[in-house]
Amino acid sequence: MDPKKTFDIPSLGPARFPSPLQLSNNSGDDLFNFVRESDRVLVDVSLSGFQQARESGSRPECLEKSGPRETIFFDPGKTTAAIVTCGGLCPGINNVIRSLVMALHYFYGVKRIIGVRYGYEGLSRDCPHEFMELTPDKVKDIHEFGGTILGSSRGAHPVSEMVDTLVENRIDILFTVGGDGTLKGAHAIGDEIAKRGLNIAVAGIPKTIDNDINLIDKSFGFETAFDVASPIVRDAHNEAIGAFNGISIVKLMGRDSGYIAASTALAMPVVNFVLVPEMPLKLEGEGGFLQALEDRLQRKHHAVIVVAEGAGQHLFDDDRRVTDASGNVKHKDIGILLKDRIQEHFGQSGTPVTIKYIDPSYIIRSAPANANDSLFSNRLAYQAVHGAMAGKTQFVAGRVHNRFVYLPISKVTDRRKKIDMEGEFWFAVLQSTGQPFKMG
Ligand SMILES: Nc1ncnc2c1ncn2[C@@H]1O[C@H](COP(=O)(O)OP(=O)(O)OP(=O)(O)O)[C@@H](O)[C@H]1O
Ligand SMILES: O=P(O)(O)OC[C@H]1O[C@](O)(CO)[C@@H](O)[C@@H]1O
Ligand SMILES: [Mg+2]
Repeated sequence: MDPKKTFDIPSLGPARFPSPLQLSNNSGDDLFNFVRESDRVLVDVSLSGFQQARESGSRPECLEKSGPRETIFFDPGKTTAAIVTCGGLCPGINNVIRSLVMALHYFYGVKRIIGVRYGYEGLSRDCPHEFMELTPDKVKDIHEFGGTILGSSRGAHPVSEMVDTLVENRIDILFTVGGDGTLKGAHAIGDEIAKRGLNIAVAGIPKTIDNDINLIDKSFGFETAFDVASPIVRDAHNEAIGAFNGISIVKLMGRDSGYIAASTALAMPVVNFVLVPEMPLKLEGEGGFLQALEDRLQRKHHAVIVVAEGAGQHLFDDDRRVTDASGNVKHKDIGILLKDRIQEHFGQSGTPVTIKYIDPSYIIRSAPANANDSLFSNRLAYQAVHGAMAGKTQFVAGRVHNRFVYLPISKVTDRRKKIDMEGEFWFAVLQSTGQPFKMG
């Protein structure tokens, strides 16, 4: 099976053991039903998509519904699971760890659960960090804290070494909690496992405040990030209105996608300009951002600008590419550039302005999960456990069209999710800010 061509999830083999979960197969008995292997959710829920598939005689693209299976692949009493958290911090990682441990231990009776320290580095040969033994008692309070109790890291490690570590430590299931990089790593580990013919499942739980993972409705942690950013923007507005021609610029994380900036502006609708990586943007001249800002100041004498860190990178003269240990581009500070160019622009026309530049930086991602992200992280973790115990591999647990499903890792990592400039979400941002529909 070519995983690139289908949404079906690779499997280690036929299910062999009855699930220890006492669930049902009948409706009307007030008991949750096992999910059947044939249960599917449509990828495209539009009528036109469905009709197109029917006219072409093909089956519409479908996703596997997630949840507990009646028969499972792993014998729980003899199974060892490991959890690794990689990439940048994100609210909800500890909730995911806690729920993985609780579900493995209490639902399935998996008693050996290993915490891998500091990301994939913890699986590399000669790693100085010892595994952490994870038990319900050890994790029962960790949802109270931001960050990850396991630690995280960026940077590449040989895949064959990581698989050797799994084999040497008799690990049957590896849960990877991370963004696109982590998931690509999980896929590579899964390929090496398949090459060696091993019965080790690799599951992913998509984590990123940037919400840029393809196909899924949202990643956990994203909501908390703009929840934390919202009062910062509210206060930036106070700063802006506190001065005649006051301008507040708030820079928010978002490397390649502007969801955090755009969602914050919608949640705290005092924002007049949102600048995101997805939009064409010019500063100078007719129809440019500076002219729009000038118009705004003439009318209202204050302005709030929210800019995503990845926006306007083409505006820098210096085009040297700097990357982090994982190869991700480290963006230049668009907030500082805007501040300088705004100052210069109004200086030239002799218009006095007061500019406040606010960069909350890591603060928006190191907080503990808010209530909704806690709930979401827990549910994702449960789904991941059910899938892995059933012998599914190289999959992520995610939510699509508000349904929990399993998606092949290859499908969620083959491109980044970006704001659709022609979609309703961005139109809502434009309606909220009142900024020109185009500034580039
Ligand atoms: N193509 C790949 N193959 C194997 N491993 C990879 C690949 N891409 C990234 N990784 C590994 O995955 C880990 C995490 O990657 P990265 O630092 O990009 O964070 P991330 O998971 O994308 O999270 P974030 O959203 O914070 O960026 C790193 O150890 C990195 O080396
Ligand atoms: O400085 P670090 O830890 O490498 O991470 C920064 C990046 O991580 C993210 O928060 C994603 O996790 C991006 O928004 C940001 O560009
Ligand atoms: Mg990434």
